[in-house]
This record gives sequence, structure tokens and C-alpha cells, in this order.
Amino acid sequence: MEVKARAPGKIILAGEHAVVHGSTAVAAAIDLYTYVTLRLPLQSAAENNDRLTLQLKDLSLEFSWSVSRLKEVIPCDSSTSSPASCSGETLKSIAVLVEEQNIPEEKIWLSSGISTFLWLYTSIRGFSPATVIITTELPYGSGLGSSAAFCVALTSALIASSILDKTHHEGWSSLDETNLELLNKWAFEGEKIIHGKPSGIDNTVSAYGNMIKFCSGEITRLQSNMPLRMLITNTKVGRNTKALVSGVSERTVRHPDAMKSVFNAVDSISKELAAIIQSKDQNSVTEKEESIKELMEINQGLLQSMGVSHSSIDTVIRTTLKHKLTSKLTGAGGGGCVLTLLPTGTVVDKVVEELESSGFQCFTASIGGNGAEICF
Ligand SMILES: Nc1ncnc2c1ncn2[C@@H]1O[C@H](COP(=O)(O)OP(=O)(O)OP(=O)(O)O)[C@@H](O)[C@H]1O
Ligand SMILES: C[C@@](O)(CCO)CC(=O)[O-]
Ligand SMILES: [Mg+2]
Repeated sequence: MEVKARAPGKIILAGEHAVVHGSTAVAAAIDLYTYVTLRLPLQSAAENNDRLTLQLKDLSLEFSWSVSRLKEVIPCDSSTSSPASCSGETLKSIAVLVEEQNIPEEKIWLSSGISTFLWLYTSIRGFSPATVIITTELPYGSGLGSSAAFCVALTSALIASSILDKTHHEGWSSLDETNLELLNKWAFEGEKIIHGKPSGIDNTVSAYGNMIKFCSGEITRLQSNMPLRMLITNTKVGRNTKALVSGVSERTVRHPDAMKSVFNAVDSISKELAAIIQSKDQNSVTEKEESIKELMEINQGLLQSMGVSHSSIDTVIRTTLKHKLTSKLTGAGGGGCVLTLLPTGTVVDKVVEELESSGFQCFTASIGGNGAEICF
């Protein structure tokens, strides 16, 4: 049997980092996906094939464990029908299984993803053989939610494999609300292994799609009433969300009052942004775009004060400003991707040429599309 699933990456329009500390944030799905194919052997063949294999196709990497080895190392009680956190002890056992795979040194950043794979797989499907093939259109570790798309797509495929009604649909179809809620909870637990202390916004927007306002786990789906175009520039500076999130937490412990004010300001920015995007009033689009521009500028300043910007991000901001365009980092920062608002009528050729001549990679993506989907 074969099940396919896909889940989108995201951009955060306002509120990253502060959202981890209880502020509101606004995020939208983008039309770049992570795809998972789950191949389960037929019952008769399962006896001869007792392996769980993970293929990361884009990286030409394959990892494989015998099911008996998994059973020997991973505590059995980790298999449960309702989403629960991976204990420190289980994570240590899983790390042993990951180390045995001798991941190439230059790809060692994959370790947390592979641990998450082993944990989600064995928790949801138990100790059974399968081949899981993963491909992605998202750059890894660049602020576009590659980790969340990975967790959501994987969990969608695992949950879909246990849905009994496998009526064949043409193409991709979404999951029902109950399964969406379930997979989102599992994906959040997976994100914890990769991010340490995620807010849950990335897995939620990847699971549900569209555009959302998110605050302390509360989701409000937003209906955009204006055109919103963003240029995405990948600085190609590698970074890791877990380290950046914990850096902000450490700063918060050192300066609780000052940081509280920063997080409050971000909360106001996100709420105002959500209101502008949803507003049906006939204010000219130009006026709304001017307000969004200013909010992005203030948000970027606050992200700078949280210590998560980077000289490469500053270069993108300066370059786009020469073309009268406003930018802010998106996702965890520290490098990664930068968003530039493209007001109606903007011609991007010149600014893209200048950014790319500095070694950055630019692209546009459609904002606010589908969430997790499956295909039998
Ligand atoms: N397709 C994938 N296959 C395996 N592991 C993946 C995949 N995508 C992401 N990961 C894991 O997620 C890690 C990157 O997650 P990280 O949260 O640091 O960045 P991001 O999710 O791209 O950006 P952000 O969290 O800022 O949106 C990788 O180092 C890897 O461990
Ligand atoms: C930096 C952060 O706010 C967003 C990463 O895309 C982390 C999180 O919310 O989990
Ligand atoms: Mg991430």
C-alpha cells in the first residue's frame, strides 16, 4: 500500500519569536511543499522485510534500521494513540539509533530531523516495516518552516495510512477536521524535538493552510481582503531555529521588563496587521500597503533588539530600501529568508538583479494556499 502526503512551508508576516512568549503573530502558507510517500509492504512480504527505511531523495541519502533493532532500543511505551511529548530518555535512545547511521559531517544538522522521524513513526505506527520517501521544495533551515512542513507531511501520511476509507480521489484531498487536529498535535510534538520550545505557529499554518493569526495556541483563520505580494530573499546564511529561540529566552531572563515591552509592541503590530489585511473598508490599497510597510519596519527593529537579525539581513534591507521597498526577516532570523513587501505595480527586476548579484536567491511564492493534503 502507498500513501502520499504533502504540507506547505510558511512565511511569518509579523510576530516571530515574540509568539513564543505569548504575543500574537500572523503567518501564511506558501505554495512550496514537503512531500512524503509512505510505502507499506503487503502482509505476506512484511515477514521477509523487517526494515524501516528513510530516503531523503533531494540529498541522495538513505537511512535504514531493522525493526528488531528499533524495538530493542526505543522504549516500548513510546507507542501511544494520543499525542504525547517525547521524553528525554526516549530521545537519548533514539539519538543512539541516529548516530549508528553515520550521517555525513556536513549534513549533521539533519540529526534532529531523523530523530523526529523515528519518534513520530514509531509512536504513530508502532514497530512495523516501511519505506518512507521524502522530498522538499523548501530550503532547509531558512525560516520558511521546513521543519514544520516535514513534521506535518510525515504525520499526515502516518495518520492517513490508518484511515480505513481509502476511497480513491483524483489528486490531493484535505483531511477532515478531527484528523487535522490530531496530526497538528503530533506535528507540534515533533517540532519540539527540532525547535526545543516552539510556539506551534509553524505546524499550525502548515496543517491548516491559508493565513492565520496565532496567540498562545489560539488560531484565528484570516480572510485577506487585499492583494499581498512578497518577494522572498534567501540570504543562504545557515542558522538553526532552536539556538535562536533559546537566545531570545536567555535575553528575556536577563532583561525581563525590557523584553516584555518588546513583546507587547510586537503583539500590537500583529493585531494591527491582521486588522488591515482583513479590513473591508474602501481605503485605497495604497494606504493599506503604506501601513503594512511601516509595521514591517517597526517589527524588524524589534527583531533586531531581540538579537535575531544578521548582517546578511541588513544587506537585503539596505538593498531593497534603495528601491524604496521595505523588508523584514521571516521565521527565526539569524540569516535565512527576508520578506520584501511588493506594493501593487512594483516591478521587481532591478531589485532582484541587485540582490542576486550579491549572492542571494530571490523568489516569489503564492501566499495563503492549501494546508496538509493526502493522496492514496
Ligand atoms: N525534509 C526534511 N527532511 C529531514 N529533516 C528535515 C527536513 N526539513 C527540515 N528538517 C529538519 O529541520 C531542521 C531545520 O529546522 P529549523 O526549524 O531550524 O528551520 P526551518 O524550519 O526551515 O525555519 P523556521 O523554523 O525559522 O521556519 C533541519 O536541520 C532538519 O533537522
Ligand atoms: C522563531 C519562531 O517564532 C518562528 C519560527 O518560524 C519560533 C516559533 O514560533 O516556534
Ligand atoms: Mg522550523
